[in-house]
Amino acid sequence: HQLPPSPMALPIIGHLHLLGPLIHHSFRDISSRYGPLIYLRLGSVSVVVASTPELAKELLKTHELTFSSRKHSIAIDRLTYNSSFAFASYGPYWKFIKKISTFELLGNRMLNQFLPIRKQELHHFLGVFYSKSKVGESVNITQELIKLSNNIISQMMLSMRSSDTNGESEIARTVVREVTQIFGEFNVSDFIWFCKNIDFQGFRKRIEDIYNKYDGLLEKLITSREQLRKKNRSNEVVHEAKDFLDIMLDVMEDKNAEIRLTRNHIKALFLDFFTAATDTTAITIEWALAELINQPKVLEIAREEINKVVGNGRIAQESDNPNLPYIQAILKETFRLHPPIPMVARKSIQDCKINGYTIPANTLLFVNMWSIGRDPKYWKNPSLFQPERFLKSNIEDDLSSSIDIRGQHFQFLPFGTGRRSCPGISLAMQSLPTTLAAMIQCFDWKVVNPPGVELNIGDHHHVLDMTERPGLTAPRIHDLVCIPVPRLPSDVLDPVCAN
Ligand code: HEM
Repeated sequence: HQLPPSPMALPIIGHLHLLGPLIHHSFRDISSRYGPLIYLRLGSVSVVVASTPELAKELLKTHELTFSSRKHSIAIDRLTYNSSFAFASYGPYWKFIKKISTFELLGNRMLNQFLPIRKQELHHFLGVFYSKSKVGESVNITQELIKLSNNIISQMMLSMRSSDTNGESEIARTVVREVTQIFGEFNVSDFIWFCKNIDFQGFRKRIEDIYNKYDGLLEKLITSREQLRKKNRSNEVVHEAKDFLDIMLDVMEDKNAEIRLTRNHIKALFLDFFTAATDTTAITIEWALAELINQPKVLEIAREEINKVVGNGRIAQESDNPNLPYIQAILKETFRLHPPIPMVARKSIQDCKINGYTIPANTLLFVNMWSIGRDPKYWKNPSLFQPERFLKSNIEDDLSSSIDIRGQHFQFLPFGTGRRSCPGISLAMQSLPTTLAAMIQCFDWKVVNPPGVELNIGDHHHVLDMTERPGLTAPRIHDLVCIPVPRLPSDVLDPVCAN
């Protein structure tokens, strides 16, 4: 068995010492010395890293079924009741939930049903900025974006807003943050087999605390919904507009369902969807806005497009999306340089031969989309933020202009590819262009230093730091704090933001 090239490993820890806090950066650096397919041993865990579109295609398409599973960890198993969908191996349970996600939970009917809610949440979000703008106060955009995406997904799942002022909503938001954080942290016990039962870093205690908070909250929500359903049934009330919880409870109560769902499955699914949906969408808008603040010329072109398509008399809405190609291109360019999930992460279920090398079963695979997105072999001027490269009218770079977002072009996989690709792509691509368009249509953004952070001054304006923060996803290191300055007349903003 010839493994792919590999640096020298140390006893016990293998290559762990080569990893810095931003793992996709470390993988790029190692790959630049050892080639596009490398093998690493992280403690006792085998890992391969691929860093070209050709390898991405070979591994994720040609050998799709081999790499159809995902990594597990002590935190993931406990916090997802060992019943996760996003971390499940490819099998009957995963297929069953995939079907429900595609056709019901995140299907067209559900997306249309929740369109008015997304609109209302967006207007509420703009309202926060509008009221701050009236008194010239700054807003932490990072936190507001997380509230927005959290509210949208909470409404779809539980018909509740997570940022209403009662205690439960705050717990829900804190738990999501804690879960995403702990999933992305490095737990020695997951990598060094003989440390499996030792808890050096106090991980287990933290996991149990999060578990108890989360489990208590969900138990309460599920029980009260079950009681409401019982009451409605006995009063023969038909409830048409179902949310995720109703759909999942229907499946749980269906004795003929292909798979008998349990309460734990439902709780695990909530965690999967909350954590997968919240950070990713919020991070995308923040990077896009940060790039636009750094590049006023791009911002100006975007505003010209909005002005032409939407005008000044109303706020951008989802039905405008198809007519906003430049906004769509800005989002693609944001995904190229700042993919919220920087690496497609899978696990092999059997041995497999790639380019003459053997990749053993149970190896973790990371396809480094972040480094492919910045590789001059695949992109002209890769370090520049140039949305034009994705415009259909761009004849100079006809390769990039035809690249779509749905996993067919292996140099650009922000939502992954194939069966395990992101089921939330339609929801994300409905709400992201409108949110970004409305933010830059309604306001100018005057950057303010977050406490302890120095801002650089570029060509007459602030230049934001584009460093990343370590974790499962790749957000900006510092929160984005700005004073919003209204751009639309008050007779347009007043009624919209009054809700
Ligand atoms: C900008 C927004 C988003 C980005 C960039 C993103 C990206 C991704 C990526 C890269 C994957 C792994 C794909 C693969 O292995 O091939 C994934 C999986 C997943 N995403 Fe998203 N996502 C986003 C939004 C959402 C939303 C809004 C939801 C749900 C409402 C969601 C739910 C999921 C789930 C459940 C999985 C696991 C699927 C499986 O394992 O089969 N995502 N996402």
